[in-house]
Amino acid sequence: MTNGIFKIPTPTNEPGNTYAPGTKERETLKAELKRQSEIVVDIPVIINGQNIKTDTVKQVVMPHAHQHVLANYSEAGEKELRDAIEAAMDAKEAWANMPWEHRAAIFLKAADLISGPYRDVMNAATMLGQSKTAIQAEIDSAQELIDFLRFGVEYANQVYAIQPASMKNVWNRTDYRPLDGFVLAISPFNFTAIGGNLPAAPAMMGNVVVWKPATTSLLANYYFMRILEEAGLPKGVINFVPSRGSQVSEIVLTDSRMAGFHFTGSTATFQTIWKNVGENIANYISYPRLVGETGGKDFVFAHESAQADKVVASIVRGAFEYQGQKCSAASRAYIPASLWEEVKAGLIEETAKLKVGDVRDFRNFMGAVIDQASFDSIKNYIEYAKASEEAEIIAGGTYDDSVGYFVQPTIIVTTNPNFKTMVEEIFGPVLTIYVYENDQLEETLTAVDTASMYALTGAIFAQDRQAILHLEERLSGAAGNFYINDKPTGAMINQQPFGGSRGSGTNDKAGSVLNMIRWTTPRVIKENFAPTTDITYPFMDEE
Ligand SMILES: NC(=O)c1ccc[n+]([C@@H]2O[C@H](COP(=O)([O-])OP(=O)(O)OC[C@H]3O[C@@H](n4cnc5c(N)ncnc54)[C@H](O)[C@@H]3O)[C@@H](O)[C@H]2O)c1
Ligand SMILES: N[C@@H](CCC=O)C(=O)O
Repeated sequence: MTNGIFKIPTPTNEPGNTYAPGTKERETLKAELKRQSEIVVDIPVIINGQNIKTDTVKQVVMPHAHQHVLANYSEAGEKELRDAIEAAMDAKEAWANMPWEHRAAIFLKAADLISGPYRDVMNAATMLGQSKTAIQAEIDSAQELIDFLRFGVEYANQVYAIQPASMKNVWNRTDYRPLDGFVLAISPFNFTAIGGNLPAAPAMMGNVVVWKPATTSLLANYYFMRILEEAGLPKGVINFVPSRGSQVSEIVLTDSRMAGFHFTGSTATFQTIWKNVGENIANYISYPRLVGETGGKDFVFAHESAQADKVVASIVRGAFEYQGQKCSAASRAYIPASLWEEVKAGLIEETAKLKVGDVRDFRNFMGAVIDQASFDSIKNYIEYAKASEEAEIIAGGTYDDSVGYFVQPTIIVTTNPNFKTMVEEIFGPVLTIYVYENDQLEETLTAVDTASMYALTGAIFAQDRQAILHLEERLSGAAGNFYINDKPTGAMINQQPFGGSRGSGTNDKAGSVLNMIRWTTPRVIKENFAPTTDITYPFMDEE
């Protein structure tokens, strides 16, 4: 046993590599891309530290070359899902009782492993498996994942430090116990970092986890699981179960010991799960904590005082980086008529320069969308706009899935502020613009606020300070992450804690102290150093 009040190493945001021509990092990343392109990885189910192969084997492919198989994975079935719950529950006591500094050390070591020897592995797997360019992988599977781990430890430490006051002869303490059961983490395809944080954050707080990753991001998620093992994560603390969502819902979600659910993904999936939990509420040992960050219909609003070139650059990067597959991606924009000709010309010119293709070719700005279902859904939105009298396509509008799931960056202009593509999340490289008359500011702000069910991110552009003040107030409910003269993507841990409200989630701000606090059920302990012997009160001594 060691004694001390240990100081967590002060975290700072992980610096990013540029991968510019001639850099060492470009050379080593390219070598790792080549290596991973020449092998087929076998991904097992991992329960209690054991690698398990099942009879159902499926493939992970490159979205930008969908005939290229990157990995074969074993899919967990009912038996494995039940075994994963038992393994988690068996590991629970030892993990909860492990001194905090030892739990913390595991995640800090994992961060250092990703920052150093496994950076290329994680980035290459994210590029090949999720079709991210080098820079988009770097900000995700290196920088953000490392930040989630290092700052997560810091935030957990901050939670533990919140302690009650004590008076004479009494010492009050808060014991931050893990939840009464296990946590189920279900992660999306689009951020390797989110996949890592969903199981890691509850585990830092002493919880045991069953983790169901998205099957389209499995390669990078699997390497992360291996890194946690190398960093010393005890067996059974996080159990890795690639599986079908519906089966996880049926078996793991409804288990009486499911005490917390950590989710990122679509609003529809989260609503289905919430309903499922509600229907089972009497069966649980505790009230499960439900934390879900979900979809968005993120806006860019330009005021007449905005600078057109800055609006153009932010829209193009905000809408088309990672093929528009960020929950924060700009997918609707409102431009005043007085700026429209300049903004339109800029958007057409800049969008035409964006190259779409295989992410191993570093000249490409965009890769492919994630899979056939996504490609088909995006294609349908584009065709809907083509067929509508309320819309015109001014850039892109083409697609091709013969080699990879490629969709050209597409800009739709509509005359209807409630046009389908102004309202629904598309999750692809499709932006819709509504041009408003300068004297219709208030009506247009109402449309921004009410057009969609979401409230995730939004950006306003203006030079006039009174206008900034007004827009910030008028749109106060429209976004959980609000940007002034900046694109609506690219939130950083410790700088812009991330999450939205309304249909966009529970807004527990991933990568913040607010999120960590959801993974504990505190016990308050009062110790009396001078217990009383009195039973009656002094006022009773006389009538
Ligand atoms: N708000 C945020 O922070 C944030 C961040 C990233 C992604 N997202 C959102 O995620 C979505 C894109 O990710 P996706 O396509 O992976 O989302 P998705 O909802 O299709 O899938 C997310 C996860 O849920 C699983 N799943 C699907 N149906 C299920 C069910 N019935 N029961 C249990 N699990 C089920 C999937 O297999 C996957 O692991 C977008 O809507 C995007 O806006 C939000
Ligand atoms: N946090 C990321 C988005 C995560 C969702 O996909 C951003 O701010 O761009």
